[in-house]
Amino acid sequence: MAAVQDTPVSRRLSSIKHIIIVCSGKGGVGKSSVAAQLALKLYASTPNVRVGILDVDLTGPSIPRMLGVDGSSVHQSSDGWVPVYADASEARLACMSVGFLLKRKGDSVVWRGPKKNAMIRQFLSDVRWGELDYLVVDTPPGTSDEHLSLLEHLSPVHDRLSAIIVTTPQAVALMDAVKCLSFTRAVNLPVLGIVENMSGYVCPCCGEVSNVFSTAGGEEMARREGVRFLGALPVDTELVSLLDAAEATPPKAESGVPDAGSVGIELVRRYQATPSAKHFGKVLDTLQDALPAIERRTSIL
Ligand SMILES: Nc1ncnc2c1ncn2[C@@H]1O[C@H](COP(=O)(O)OP(=O)(O)OP(=O)(O)O)[C@@H](O)[C@H]1O
Repeated sequence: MAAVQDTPVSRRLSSIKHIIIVCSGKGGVGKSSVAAQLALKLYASTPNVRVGILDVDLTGPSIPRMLGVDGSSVHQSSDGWVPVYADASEARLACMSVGFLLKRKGDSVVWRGPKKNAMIRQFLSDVRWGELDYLVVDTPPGTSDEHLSLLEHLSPVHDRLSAIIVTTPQAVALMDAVKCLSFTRAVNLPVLGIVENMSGYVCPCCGEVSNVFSTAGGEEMARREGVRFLGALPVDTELVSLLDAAEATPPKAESGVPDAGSVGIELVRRYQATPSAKHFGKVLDTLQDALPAIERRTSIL
């Protein structure tokens, strides 16, 4: 195995056990919601686990909203940026996104490649992530400059990297998922597996799953391409109202003023009660089986 290079990123990430990059070939297939659910489910299912989520979807950051911490800001300490903790004082669910750095909500990020590259490097080298069992990274759709920057900066910690690919059952999404898989092969990034999102519909009345579009395309693609199928997640209206409106339903803290932490803990509790959480439980079990089994690369890129 190649020696680990000593860089600001490798030093900063030295206490992180697993870095899981969430990608998709196509936009809108639910990559951010899968990344958010992965963080929430990991957080909720293991006592004392420490989870981070890094949003490198610089032009469309949605993780702060999905985790109920939109409008929070990060501050500088003598040891770098302190991430936003969605669970406040417990400090086991750390979150970092360009969304926390924008002056006003709704401001757009109009940056060329070098500025995006510098931002991603800073997220990895300047944020005080501390000890984490998992760092989940949400990426933009496709295989863009952001992916290459991310992998370039993460190359010193290649032995802890893996990816999951999110697709929907439709043929166009599957086609793009195959391209995404081909990208991971080209850059030597090990893939834990494929998640098929919006696969069937959960009836809000009876909880039955019915198939609106074709299903099982993700599973078939996984088999054909020789990668693991992590599982299928149905269209779930409870999930949408929870993640899309996470900031709109803050419970009141004792002071009467909602704080990010109370929103986060309430969000985890409410997420666990959704049909999606049950389905994601199976995805997580398969993913956790896959983690020790994947072939770690001696280098990436
Ligand atoms: N399983 C699901 N059931 C219902 N709605 C879902 C599901 N997964 C995602 N959504 C909804 O679909 C929309 C798009 O999801 P999301 O933002 O996660 O996609 P994305 O692939 O990250 O998009 P982008 O390409 O913009 O990064 C969101 O409103 C989200 O709540």
